[in-house]
Amino acid sequence: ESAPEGELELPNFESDEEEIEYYGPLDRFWRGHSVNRKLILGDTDYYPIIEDCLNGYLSPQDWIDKRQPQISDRQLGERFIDGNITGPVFLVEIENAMSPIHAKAVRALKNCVKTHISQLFESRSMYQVYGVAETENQTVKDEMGGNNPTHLNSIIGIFLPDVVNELYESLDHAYHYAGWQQLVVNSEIEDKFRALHAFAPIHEAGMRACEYLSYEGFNNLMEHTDGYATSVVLNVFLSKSTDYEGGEFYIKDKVLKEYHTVRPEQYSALAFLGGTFDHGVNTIHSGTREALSIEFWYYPDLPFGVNLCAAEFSNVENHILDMLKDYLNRLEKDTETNPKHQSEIRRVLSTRTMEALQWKNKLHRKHLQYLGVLLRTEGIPSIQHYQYNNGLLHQQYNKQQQQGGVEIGTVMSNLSPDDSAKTMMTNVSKMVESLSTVVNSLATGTANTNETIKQMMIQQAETNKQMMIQQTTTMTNQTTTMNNLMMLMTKNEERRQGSLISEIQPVIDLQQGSTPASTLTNSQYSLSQEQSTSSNKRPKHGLDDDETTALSTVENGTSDEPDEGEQEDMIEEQMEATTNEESNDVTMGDNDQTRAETTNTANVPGDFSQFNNNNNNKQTTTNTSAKTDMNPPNE
Ligand SMILES: O=C(O)CCC(=O)C(=O)O
Ligand SMILES: [Fe+2]
Repeated sequence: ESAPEGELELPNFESDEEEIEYYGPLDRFWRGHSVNRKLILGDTDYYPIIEDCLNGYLSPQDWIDKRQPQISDRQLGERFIDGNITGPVFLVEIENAMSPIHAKAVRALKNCVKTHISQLFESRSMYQVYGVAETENQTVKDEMGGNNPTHLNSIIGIFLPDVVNELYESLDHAYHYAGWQQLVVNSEIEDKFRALHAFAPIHEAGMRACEYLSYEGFNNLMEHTDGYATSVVLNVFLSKSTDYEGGEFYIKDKVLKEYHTVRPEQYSALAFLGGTFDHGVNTIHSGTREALSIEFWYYPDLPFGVNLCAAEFSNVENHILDMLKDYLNRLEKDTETNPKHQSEIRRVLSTRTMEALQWKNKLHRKHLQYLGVLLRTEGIPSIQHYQYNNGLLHQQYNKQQQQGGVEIGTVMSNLSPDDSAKTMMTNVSKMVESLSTVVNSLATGTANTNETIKQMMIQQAETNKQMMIQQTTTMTNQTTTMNNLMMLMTKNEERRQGSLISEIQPVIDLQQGSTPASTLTNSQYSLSQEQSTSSNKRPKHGLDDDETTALSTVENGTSDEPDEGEQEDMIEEQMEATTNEESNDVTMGDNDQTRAETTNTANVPGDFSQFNNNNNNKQTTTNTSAKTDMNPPNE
């Protein structure tokens, strides 16, 4: 039997297994493009254009090679810890994070997008991003630098799903090497009650941006953060380190205010907390420096045609809302052909929309995600035709076209982060308003639910708080014990050997799981790696064999139309399937481990030595403040 009209099906916070809720595939807002092989923006379907173009760059053998599992020799490289031991790991290096054939495919895709969807190519001056006056002198502008992104978000998943899967594998290694599961656990309360800063668990880490970066026209990138919504950035270095001079990546320790620099080899990736740690690129003295930079956030992948300046939660929520309205409009017209389908969908939509409304800013993200899941599971037929062409990038592009074409110096974002926060709030209230309208026209009354939800939330907040306090205390105790233990061990060892242990070789072979005797860290890493691989249930990108069929069935919805009861079951099953649990493999034992790693790797040497003392370039000595006064207003 179906739930009574208007009944709420809330996430069950009482149950332990409900700790992490799963809302559906990360590509749910754009998967329709893959299924239907259509990529419409404005009046053009770019799908066949990009497909043809790619075939000009990639041979049939390349396509075959691309599908094979590629990487067998990932290695762990650098690892930086905030305050040396106090804070989280804020950067790790994964060597051989991308296979050469995938790098080739990515470069081909960039060329095709840049040529055929030129509005997705930007030249991004930092002085414009940060709203510095045009009249400011050229030296200041030059010192702020910039880079040129080609926006590949969603397109990369549509045409190169194998590459995306490989990227997530590398990201998974990074999470475990860095111990970022702990950040996921720590942000659990935020996650439930204030989602913007919540740290994404890997299976919920969608792509907020996927940019192919080059530096023509610029010689550096000033110190900046990538925005509060970003959990982790993964930068894959596609140029050989000998292709350019200078151009070190730098990132600043928050506690010690020290700069760390890295200069990775080709195909290596840096995974770092780019949303909150200042970073940038030192002066590139000559040559070509290219990288694929992906920002992950606690949200699904950004849909096609949306650039980074539109990558706000509220914009994606608006996107969902627009789809919802569009869908409802079509339902209005569909009454005669498909009345049963319509009434069922109306029922589910109205309850979900009601939830989204009632939880408002507190849980709106998750509940709008419900809507997103729903739209996906219902197989929104229009999603592949959805034209997201009112983003800032698109407006800019239109303006540029009127002025005679794309030029260097395109404004990346006209909004300062402060402004975008305001815009976001306005958008949220607008969204809530519009949702009200939708709900008013749909819902048939859910009287006392509001109060119940409120009580539940208050109760749950209190429980969570107590739990966290308890955990933190236990953790602190364990850390102290562990630290003492480590100190003792080190002292003993020093006494025994009569020398200081300072050299820790950070590189190990992941595949072999080989463990240099001196690194407790890495042996623990490979342990946690074994666990993680088995528990990583992130759905793969790319279509399953039966998926096209499944989707077209929903779309056609005629011959095999189930009766009303079956259909309800189906929908419930789908909702259940999409909210399927992932087991969180972080335990208190892992806390020990993270802390032990932290302590032990305090001695890992950084690549600090080889850089000159240029004003533009970050040194790695304590309290170096080569930083410009043009402090970005965010964070
Ligand atoms: O090119 C790099 O290594 C860093 C790029 C970056 O930080 C950015 O584009 O936000
Ligand atoms: Fe950045």
